[in-house]
Amino acid sequence: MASPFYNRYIPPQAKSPDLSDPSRPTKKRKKSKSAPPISSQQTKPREKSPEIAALNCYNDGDAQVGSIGNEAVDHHVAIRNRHKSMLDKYDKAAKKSAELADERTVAAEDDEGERQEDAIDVEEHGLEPLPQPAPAKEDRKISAFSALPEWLQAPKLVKSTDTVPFEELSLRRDTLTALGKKGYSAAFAIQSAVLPMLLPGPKQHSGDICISAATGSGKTLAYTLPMVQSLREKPVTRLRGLIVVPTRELVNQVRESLDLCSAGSGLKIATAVGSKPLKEEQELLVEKGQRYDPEAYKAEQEKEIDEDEELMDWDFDKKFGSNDYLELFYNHVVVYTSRIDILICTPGRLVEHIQSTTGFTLEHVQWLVIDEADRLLDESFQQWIDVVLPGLEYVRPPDALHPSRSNTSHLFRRREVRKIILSATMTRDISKLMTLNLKRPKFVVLEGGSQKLANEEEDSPIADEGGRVEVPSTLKEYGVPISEHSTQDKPLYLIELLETKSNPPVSKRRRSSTIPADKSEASDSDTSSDSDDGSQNSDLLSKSDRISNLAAAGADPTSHGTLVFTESNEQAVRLARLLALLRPSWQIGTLTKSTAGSSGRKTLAAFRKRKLSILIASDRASRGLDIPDLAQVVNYDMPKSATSYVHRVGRTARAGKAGEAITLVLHNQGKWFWKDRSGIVKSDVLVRGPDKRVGRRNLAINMSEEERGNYEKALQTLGEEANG
Ligand SMILES: Nc1ncnc2c1ncn2[C@@H]1O[C@H](COP(=O)(O)OP(=O)(O)OP(=O)(O)O)[C@@H](O)[C@H]1O
Repeated sequence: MASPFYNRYIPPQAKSPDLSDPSRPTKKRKKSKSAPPISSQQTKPREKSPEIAALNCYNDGDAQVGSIGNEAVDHHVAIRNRHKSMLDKYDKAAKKSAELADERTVAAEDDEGERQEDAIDVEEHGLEPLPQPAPAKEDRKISAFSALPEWLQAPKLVKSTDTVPFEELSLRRDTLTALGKKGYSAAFAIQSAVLPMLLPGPKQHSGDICISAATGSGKTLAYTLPMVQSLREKPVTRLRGLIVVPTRELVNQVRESLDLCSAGSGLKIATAVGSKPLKEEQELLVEKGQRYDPEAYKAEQEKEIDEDEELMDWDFDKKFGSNDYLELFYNHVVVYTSRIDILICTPGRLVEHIQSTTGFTLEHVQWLVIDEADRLLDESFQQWIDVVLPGLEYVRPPDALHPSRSNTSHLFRRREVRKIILSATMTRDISKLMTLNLKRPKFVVLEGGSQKLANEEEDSPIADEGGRVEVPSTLKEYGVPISEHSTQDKPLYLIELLETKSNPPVSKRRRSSTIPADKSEASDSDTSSDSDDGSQNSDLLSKSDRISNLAAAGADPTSHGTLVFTESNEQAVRLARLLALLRPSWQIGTLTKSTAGSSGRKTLAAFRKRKLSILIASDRASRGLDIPDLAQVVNYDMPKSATSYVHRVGRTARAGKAGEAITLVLHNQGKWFWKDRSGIVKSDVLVRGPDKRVGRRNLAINMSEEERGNYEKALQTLGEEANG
């Protein structure tokens, strides 16, 4: 039988695509017309080697065997036997090779088929990455990964342009008249959004409200107006409105707003800040009287008092002022009634009254306002909440009003108080907000001109979780770099600024003894300098340039005064003294912790009335203070955070008016101020309008020998005074 080996052609091995071949066109996958498909290549007969030819000759010669002699046949058989094993092996190898070639051909055909399909609609590309579709935009409003509850994640957003006339806000006619007299015709955006939520009507929200709105956006009226309108109808005087703010100055300011809204209402409003002796304040808050009540009197007499324990716990002088029991008529008991409807206070003083003023109770409180809430929820402040909140959660039965009958706590009934929580830098720290035990809370956020972050890059998680902070859109911001070699001249930079600003608070005539005017002011240039401290970038302008720059800055002729912030009370006092030594004619005031109280109030009033042109203050003045038409804020010392910066600079550019904020930037603060995401210019949390930038204002201090001598003498005097 003929061996298949002899009868078949072994096809030449089709060259399969070598995947490891770097020359293989990996990207250029378009079908090449010149290269025929591998499957269609002709398989040519393999050339027979001489050896195979010889073997075939044996095979082919089967038919001839008979004609050849036996000897010859034997010879052939011998040869064939001798080569049989070798031929078998060859046969097997050829068979395997043929199978392999078949497989490769099939694979090559499949591959080519795919290539042809691809070639139909695939464009030719180089080695550059293929363009990818833009990633789908994430809806940042509600994130499945955020730990925030939904009410914080999806706030009610208020556009700064959405304002309505007060007439449309269901306010009483006399309130409208009072607002009109003050020159307020339309409600600001945050007021337009919040008032309907707090006043009776279809949009009223029956829960608590957290408000985040820029400095100077009018948050105070947003709660004083509805609170007054709601409480004025009540016939009996009881403490029903409680407003807590962090500083005495703010207490007085809120008082002014309440006085405006409550004119003619008969509501009694008081403040508690610790500026008066406690006893005096107690008498203002609570009235002591007696009531005929034989039953209660008898119970009182029979009540067993563990005197030792009571005496240890009670401070009679503080608690009662005088001995109540001796003054009592027969069959009468002591009763305390509130003298006020609304109390505005600092948290420390509030706690003192809760703990020490007999008859002072929060049980009738219906409105609790916490202004500058992020500050008041800070760890350093927070303990007051633990004292205040329990007093707001329950109503005591009438008997429990008397201190000796406080064992009726099991009769207490749960009640609801409307809570309004506000700040320009409202926290979204849920652990802090939870301490307030909010009910059905709603988060209202005032959007500014832009919701873009200052760094104009992707939204950051910090901003999402911590809340963004709007810089007033009418504010112009600048940084003044102070080089390493000029650090000791920092007070002179301040003087230079004050004397050259657009609406100088002080006469420039005095400058003849200090700095040549031509070299003092420089451009309001962009933040483009590479130098962190700007010391390499003193591109001084000519005098005419300076004047045109200042005119372009749009100085508001009605604005007035400069508020200078220092890092501490001591620094404020020292700086004020140094300025007084160097510029004795300037009208300078200080507002620090030590000047709080009546002297601080007088200083602030004088500044507001323009009797002072410069107010030097510590950070206690950074929150909430409203100085209408303040022209300028100067951060003499760098604020500690972007939040602190926002509150400081927010003392100007309020209520839509123009304002300017200038920060002195020492060389070692430059990186943080200009470049860090935790800093000011590229901040992760500050939001500025689309074309708002922090300008770089370069100043140069050029002093004569005499001026330098005066400066050093003033520093020496300051040092001597400090050392006593
Ligand atoms: N509807 C209004 N029309 C005109 N002026 C208003 C109106 N509402 C408030 N103002 C004025 O705007 C200024 C800023 O208001 P307010 O002090 O309430 O701001 P704020 O949002 O509490 O600021 P901050 O966060 O700094 O405490 C005040 O001088 C206030 O009298």
